[in-house]
Amino acid sequence: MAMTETKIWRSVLSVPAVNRRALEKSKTLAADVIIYDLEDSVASGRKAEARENLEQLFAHDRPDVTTAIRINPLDTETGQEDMKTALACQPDAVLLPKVETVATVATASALLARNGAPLRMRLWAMLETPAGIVNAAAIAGAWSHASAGGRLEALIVGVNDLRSATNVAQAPGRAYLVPWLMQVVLAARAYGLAVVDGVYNDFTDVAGLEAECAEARAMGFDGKMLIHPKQIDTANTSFRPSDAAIAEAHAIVEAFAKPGAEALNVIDLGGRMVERLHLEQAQTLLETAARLNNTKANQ
Ligand SMILES: CC(C)(COP(=O)(O)OP(=O)(O)OC[C@H]1O[C@@H](n2cnc3c(N)ncnc32)[C@H](O)[C@@H]1OP(=O)(O)O)[C@@H](O)C(=O)NCCC(=O)NCCSC(=O)C[C@H](O)C(=O)O
Ligand SMILES: [Mg+2]
Repeated sequence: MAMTETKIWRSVLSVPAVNRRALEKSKTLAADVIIYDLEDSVASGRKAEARENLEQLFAHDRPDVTTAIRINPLDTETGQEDMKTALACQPDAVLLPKVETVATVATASALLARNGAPLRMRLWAMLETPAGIVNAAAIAGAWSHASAGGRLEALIVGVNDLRSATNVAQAPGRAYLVPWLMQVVLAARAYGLAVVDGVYNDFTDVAGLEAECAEARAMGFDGKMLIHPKQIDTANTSFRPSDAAIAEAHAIVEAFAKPGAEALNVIDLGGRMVERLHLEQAQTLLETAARLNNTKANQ
């Protein structure tokens, strides 16, 4: 299994690498992850300027949160130049856009290894085309295992590209997208990868974002990709364990700690069956809650 447990993924903010104000602001924000984007948010004539901005940023004022650089597709000259910048900056991950096959991840993984990138530098894959969704399980499976030289750590859904390629309309509840999103969640879980939901474009609509985060959380996503600082608090709150869930977890841990419970795999907790698997879930939830208290969002 890939090592995903040390990272927190609630709020994954994209920052256009060409926007100097946004780059400056990104150092002060409470997002769990910052993606510095060289791909779709940067006009083709400004890619070199954007790469230069990132090299300056990482050389002089490296952000103290989890970072990724989203490059252009590696089968383009721009993508190759972007990868050189990523190798120079050494973020925590390189985000590959529009991944459709295992070969794309294999090529990127080999390129990182050939250039001596440390194993802590991981690959994240955006699945945002019909072929990417259809091949999600193969992509997730083949390169998730670090000991096999694979560096794949996370899948991120690109809902804008996906809607555009399929003509699925944008609508609250995302009824027609959900089956595809769940395929990505399942593929990620099968191979121990983190999985992040796509962006919500209307950054002034707080209620809409709250609803979509709640939906994403219920679907099993670890967090949400964001486009604006205003969206960070909503995602951080939506994906952290609620007070009720923390209280419930404590109750389960205490119930299994009672004398005699060590010999039981199933107990009665106030009229509900609780199994040992729920104890493990409760312990994980309490550990996550404790770790979240130490994030930038809580300082
Ligand atoms: C969407 C925006 C173009 C809006 O920009 P703007 O109108 O300038 O926003 P504000 O005036 O409200 O900004 C207020 C301050 O916040 C800073 N800011 C804005 N956005 C960001 C950001 N993303 N990160 C850091 N800081 C940000 C502004 O600079 C202002 O700062 P200051 O003046 O100092 O107070 C803009 O938000 C934006 O460009 N967002 C990101 C776009 C992006 O990254 N797109 C790529 C990712 S989306 C994607 O990947 C889709 C996917 O591929 C798919 O297929 O679904
Ligand atoms: Mg996209």
